[in-house]
Amino acid sequence: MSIHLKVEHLSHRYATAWAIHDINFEINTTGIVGLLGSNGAGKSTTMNIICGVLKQTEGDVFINGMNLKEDPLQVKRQIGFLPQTAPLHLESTVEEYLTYAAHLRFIDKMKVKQAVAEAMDKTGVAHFSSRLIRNLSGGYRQRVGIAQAIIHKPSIVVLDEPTNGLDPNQIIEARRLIQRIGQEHIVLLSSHVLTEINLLCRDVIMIENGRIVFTDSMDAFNNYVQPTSLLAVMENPPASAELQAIDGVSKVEFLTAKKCRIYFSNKSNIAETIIAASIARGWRLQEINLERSLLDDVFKELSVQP
Ligand SMILES: Nc1ncnc2c1ncn2[C@@H]1O[C@H](COP(=O)(O)OP(=O)(O)OP(=O)(O)O)[C@@H](O)[C@H]1O
Repeated sequence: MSIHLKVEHLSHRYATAWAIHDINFEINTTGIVGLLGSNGAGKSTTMNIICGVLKQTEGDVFINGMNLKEDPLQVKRQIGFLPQTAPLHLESTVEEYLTYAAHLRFIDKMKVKQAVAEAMDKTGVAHFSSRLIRNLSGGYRQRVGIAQAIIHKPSIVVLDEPTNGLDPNQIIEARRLIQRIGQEHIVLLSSHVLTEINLLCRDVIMIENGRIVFTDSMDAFNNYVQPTSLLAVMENPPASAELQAIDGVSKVEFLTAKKCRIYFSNKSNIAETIIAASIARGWRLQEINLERSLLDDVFKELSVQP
């Protein structure tokens, strides 16, 4: 089965203000693609349009070659959506709610039971099938939200900030589940957290002020945000001039008497060099950590790219 999402010249205006401008991208294999952007960047607007929940002002969305504008019912059968607030019925049991979701997705009546069982199985909620959704933890509610998004076996699953509001253990579980879903579907996942996208996604589309500012593999993105500074804690630190004299070091800032930030340029083995110098010169290095650019800095830098 072909699997393909294409977004072409997508723009949207709420009342008088444009939320997104000329968004273009294409995904044609299963796997997880991250939509990364700060709050208000335009992620939800883009996702809502792709899922047919919001009608765009301009541009087109094609799914498996079909235009969402021209054939909305058929196209929506190929999409599963978990919006930022999961559309759950708290007073239904998991099974009742998923049965309702299966009917909404026009699943053949004869196949509803099986589809519900499969979705519960895949998302690990089968043992809670007769529990009221109200009585589930946040992590399990989110799994039910994901179950309704995959119940009709769509080609594309869109997850808007799916780990937001979960506790650290629930986040780990949710990530595992999303990784499994990404093996069978195109998953488009939004987040404003770089680590989240980094851990889960093969490719990244970065959006800022409603425009795409970067789109490539996660590896290419990581190369772009190579560390340029490190933090070092030394029991017996040298004078800043001595550190600054090391080849590749461009600036040194002492934050406390024993802790300093060392800036460097294009020197991949700088940590090794500093460790060796510490041993040779008795600086008694206790800690050394590379610092990646802050997401805000990356946004700023990418936003001024041509
Ligand atoms: N219904 C609306 N009416 C007017 N403006 C809106 C509406 N929804 C979003 N906006 C504006 O559109 C812009 C993009 O919002 P959007 O919700 O798409 O961003 P986002 O990246 O998903 O942010 P967040 O992570 O905070 O949800 C923002 O400036 C927002 O204030």
